[in-house]
Amino acid sequence: MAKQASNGENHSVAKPPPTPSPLRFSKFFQPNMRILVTGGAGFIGSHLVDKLMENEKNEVIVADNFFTGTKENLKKWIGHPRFELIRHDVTEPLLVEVDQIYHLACPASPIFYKYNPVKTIKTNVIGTLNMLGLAKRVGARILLTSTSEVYGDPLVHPQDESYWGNVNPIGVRSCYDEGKRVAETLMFDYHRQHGIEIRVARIFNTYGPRMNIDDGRVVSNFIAQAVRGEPLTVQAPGTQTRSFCYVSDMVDGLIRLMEGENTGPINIGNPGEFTMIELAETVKELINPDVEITMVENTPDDPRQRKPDITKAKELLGWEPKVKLRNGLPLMEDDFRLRLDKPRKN
Ligand SMILES: NC(=O)c1ccc[n+]([C@@H]2O[C@H](COP(=O)([O-])OP(=O)(O)OC[C@H]3O[C@@H](n4cnc5c(N)ncnc54)[C@H](O)[C@@H]3O)[C@@H](O)[C@H]2O)c1
Ligand SMILES: O=c1ccn([C@@H]2O[C@H](COP(=O)(O)OP(=O)(O)O[C@H]3OC[C@@H](O)[C@H](O)[C@H]3O)[C@@H](O)[C@H]2O)c(=O)[nH]1
Repeated sequence: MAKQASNGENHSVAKPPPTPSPLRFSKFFQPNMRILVTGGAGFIGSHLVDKLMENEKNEVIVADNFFTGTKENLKKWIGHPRFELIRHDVTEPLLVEVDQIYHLACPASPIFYKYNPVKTIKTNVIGTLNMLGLAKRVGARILLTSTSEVYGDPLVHPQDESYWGNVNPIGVRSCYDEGKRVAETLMFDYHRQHGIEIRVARIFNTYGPRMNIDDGRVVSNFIAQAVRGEPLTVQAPGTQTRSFCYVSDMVDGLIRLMEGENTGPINIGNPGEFTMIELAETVKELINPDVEITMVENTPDDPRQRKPDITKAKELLGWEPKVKLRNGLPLMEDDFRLRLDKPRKN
């Protein structure tokens, strides 16, 4: 039976964790770790799959509805004997025998999560309920990729995990940020009521190769614009800040959280903080000094500042990011140039 995890606070657990499915002890049992990654065809998910597949003891199952993810992101694993890809929407129940669940399925870019807000909230609430139900049935440990957006437009800076946030419950971003807040609540209720082994990561802005080129998020927008020679669109006022984490650091943090003994919530992000004007100037300097920077209208409820306090991740997971923004941006540029068929001019 798995050890009980803690989040450093005093949460009493009513029941011990459920025992794994009897199938785990059947004559067909293989000593491998079977891992489900929901949203595994997306940006972070596909990098996580790459890392998990490096371990020959892991079998990986991806469940994805391909709303924002693609098979292309997983093409090197399709047909591999330790890998399976299922077209599945997490708002429907899923019956598979697994030991761990990384639950990432959810559109992450504001333009995609606002496109069909009712579907976004269903994905967060019903999707997380379904995955918790699966975890309960098979006794799997489950990790939720929550978000810095649970802090809303934060009144505390930098944000640590004890901050409860400043979220507009009826705004255009609420389908996502309130959806993730409910998903976190469900995780802790299943933990307290049913003894499910949970892990909750609060991810801050993450960037890297394989982001959708027209994803709408700021780093992918600026890099695509710089590579195409188009103006970099800073949304007003441009003094709003974000902290950008390179995807390999993020994957390392998620795996440490899953393998460790702490439930979270734990912030995983890079504390380097930049205004959007500073980010545009850095992209211009590194990628295309000829492009202009223009100011465009912003969208409602855009958080004014965001920077993770990662003390907990350092102390409890021994994790901190390694890749600085100036080193990560060129790696992403290489990938975008390849996909946009715009090689570097020498
Ligand atoms: N990238 C970030 O900066 C960031 C920050 C905070 C939190 N997160 C969280 O990390 C996770 C992954 O984000 P990402 O940046 O890789 O986004 P992404 O959009 O690239 O990946 C999300 C994946 O989930 C799939 N998906 C969406 N709805 C689904 C559904 N109903 N059923 C099955 N699959 C579904 C998509 O097709 C896609 O493959 C998300 O949960 C997101 O909320 C990301
Ligand atoms: O072209 C652009 C796009 C965006 N921006 C600005 O850049 C900042 C960051 O915007 P993004 O769309 O990249 O991302 P956000 O920080 O708003 O949300 C992000 O962080 C938390 C995650 O959970 C979300 O999944 C992720 O999208 C915002 O202030 C936005 O106004 C620009 O200045 N120009």
